[in-house]
Amino acid sequence: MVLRWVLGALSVAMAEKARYRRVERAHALGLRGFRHASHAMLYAPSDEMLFGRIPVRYAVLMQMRFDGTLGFPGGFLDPGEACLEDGLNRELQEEMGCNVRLTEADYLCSHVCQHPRPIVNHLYARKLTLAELQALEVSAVQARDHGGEVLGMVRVPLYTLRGGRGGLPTFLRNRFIGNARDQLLYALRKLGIMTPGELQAAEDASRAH
Ligand SMILES: O=c1[nH]cnc2c1ncn2[C@@H]1O[C@H](COP(=O)(O)OP(=O)(O)O)[C@@H](O)[C@H]1O
Repeated sequence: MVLRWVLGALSVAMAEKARYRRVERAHALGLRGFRHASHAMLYAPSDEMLFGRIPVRYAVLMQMRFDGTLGFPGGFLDPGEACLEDGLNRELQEEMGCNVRLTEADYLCSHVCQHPRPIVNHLYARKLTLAELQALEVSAVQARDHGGEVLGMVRVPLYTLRGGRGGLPTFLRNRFIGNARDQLLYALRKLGIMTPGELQAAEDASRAH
């Protein structure tokens, strides 16, 4: 009985883990029968100090969605749109009033998911100045989707507090849409914003709560 429960729990955990697979962009674009969604991590170096002593390091933007989960701004490519970036830039305008145009040069990674629906999630990232990012935080509250599909922009805390549990580890315990949590960790590592060791420590602390 106990063994069956453990095996059941293990297979659920593995199925959850196996849901998203990273693929090359060219492979992802050749997939038939998949819907494509593009999202963007907008970020800026920051020399701000929390409480005058904890370095903020970077302002990294995510959003609180209508469904109570956290994700990046972006969305599905519409049928008439010629390329991923067209769909992404339209969504950034609707969700944040963002006039920054992302291009293929900002592309970071793609993840495929077969179940429950075949979709490919593409992630882009653009480094801004802190002033540009703050201007977007302001324009976001005037954007078409504010108060509807988007409840507000949030910054990701990259530091840890209170014996290593507060800050990023606590943030990682939120509910994230799709593979947004993995995208966040991937982007922070790939862009050199945090070291693999720092990220591992944050993940371990987030699990140890
Ligand atoms: O930040 C994200 N990272 C990864 N996937 C996401 C993120 N936000 C939404 N998704 C997924 O992308 C797809 C498009 O959802 P979204 O709500 O962004 O687009 P829409 O506004 O075009 O409906 C859905 O499958 C959703 O689960």
